[in-house]
Amino acid sequence: MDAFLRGVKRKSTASPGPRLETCPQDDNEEDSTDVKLAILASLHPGFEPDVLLESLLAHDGSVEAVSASLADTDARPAPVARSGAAAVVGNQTSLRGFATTNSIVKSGITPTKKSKLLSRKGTTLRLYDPDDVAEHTPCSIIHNFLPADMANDLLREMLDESRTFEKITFKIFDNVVASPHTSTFYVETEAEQSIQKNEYYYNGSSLTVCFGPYNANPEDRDLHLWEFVLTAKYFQDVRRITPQLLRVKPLVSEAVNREIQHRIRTKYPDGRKLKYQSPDPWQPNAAFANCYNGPQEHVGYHSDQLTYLGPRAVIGSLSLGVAREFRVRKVIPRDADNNLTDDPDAEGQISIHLPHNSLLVMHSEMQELWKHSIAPAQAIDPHPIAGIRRINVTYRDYKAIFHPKYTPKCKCGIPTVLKVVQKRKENWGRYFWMCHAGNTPEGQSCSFFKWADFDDDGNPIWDVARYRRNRPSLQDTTRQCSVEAQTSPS
Ligand SMILES: O=C(O)CCC(=O)C(=O)O
Ligand SMILES: [Fe+2]
Repeated sequence: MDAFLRGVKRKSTASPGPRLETCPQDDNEEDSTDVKLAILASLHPGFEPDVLLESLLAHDGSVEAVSASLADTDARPAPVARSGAAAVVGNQTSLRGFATTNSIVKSGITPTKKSKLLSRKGTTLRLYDPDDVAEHTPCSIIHNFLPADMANDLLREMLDESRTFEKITFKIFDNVVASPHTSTFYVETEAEQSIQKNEYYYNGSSLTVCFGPYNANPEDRDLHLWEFVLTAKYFQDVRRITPQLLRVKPLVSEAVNREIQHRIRTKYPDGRKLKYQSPDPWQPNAAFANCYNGPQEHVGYHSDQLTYLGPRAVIGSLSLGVAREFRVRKVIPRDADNNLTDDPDAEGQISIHLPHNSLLVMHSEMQELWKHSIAPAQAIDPHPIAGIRRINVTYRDYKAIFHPKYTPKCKCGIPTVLKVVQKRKENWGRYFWMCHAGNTPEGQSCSFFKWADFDDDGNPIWDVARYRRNRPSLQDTTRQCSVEAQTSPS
């Protein structure tokens, strides 16, 4: 992947500019763990990523606090931090014996009964059983999802493909930092390939990181905020969907739609879809594939970008090869005095075991309210076909109405990114559009900020007329994709 950076700026914001004043939360990508890890890695090069990750978790995500705690320590990783890496897979705890509400939820008779909180802050609750997963997380999981041969065919194809997956790279100060795993992106038609390459921006390399007071350099000590601005990038490695990905797609689509309906009936208030959730069938038209080559490869805590999926997005995530731990944690907003507004235990980590050939559905409440990650593992059980590798394919429904030609543009002249207020009680749950930050050749972020308004079904309402004028061609594209899918080799 030809990921690149067109400029890295760091800027003192001792007197914060307008963007920061209007920014409704302090976590615009503040929570992008990979960026925090990259910053920490550049400051403390002697420490392993998993040590930095655990240290970050132990310090509530504060780069400053981790940096301070590591500053006096020898560059050897502390044993205590090492113990935080994911345990050998296969160690998951089933809660079947004592989770309380499964049968009620399964029957669908008493939807939305609040389940007993089993997570604990500072510990990891390990789940294996699909009923427990559905009960205690915003996900559902189907084990042995595909016929065994189909799963193996897809795995073999993706292992072959993954030889040329690349790490996403970006630069912090003078260091080039690479993502801790490799990935690529698949769409269905040549036209979409070109559109993805030329018109879409991704936040993965367009990150604004805010944290403050910073102790590594004495002269920085008095600054309240540092801003690291990385440029937005276009995905260059966009591939045409492969035969096996296409063959599996209708099965994923069918299962995810079934899971969505089940979730609505059994978990959501009054058995109705959530506000801003689309009532339309979920139609995957893009797949993002990840490869984790060995136990140390991972992805840090993040929420997936909603810009092109819209609010309340659903994602179907297929795991193949080595089993790994998928960790989720809820984000509890803080009030004006920085106090948590709910039981701190609700922030406790939950680990979902992802074996070969499992389909995890991240439901509508996931991206806005929770963060997820793939934890580094201390050890793995090699897979007979994949060896030490795990392949993950996330099928996604890119919504035509969220194409960047419709979304607001910032003063830099490029489409903005859709975010939600996640960590602050004030305006919690409100969506907003903001500048991708620094994606001009000069790398300077503009001050653009605009609240996002949606109808109850999650459609942006500011520009419907413009969308309708363009819609025929978009519908044609969609129709063309589904015809191709039906006539694909299987
Ligand atoms: O590998 C996984 O299961 C998760 C990957 C992920 O979170 C992502 O691609 O956004
Ligand atoms: Fe993700």
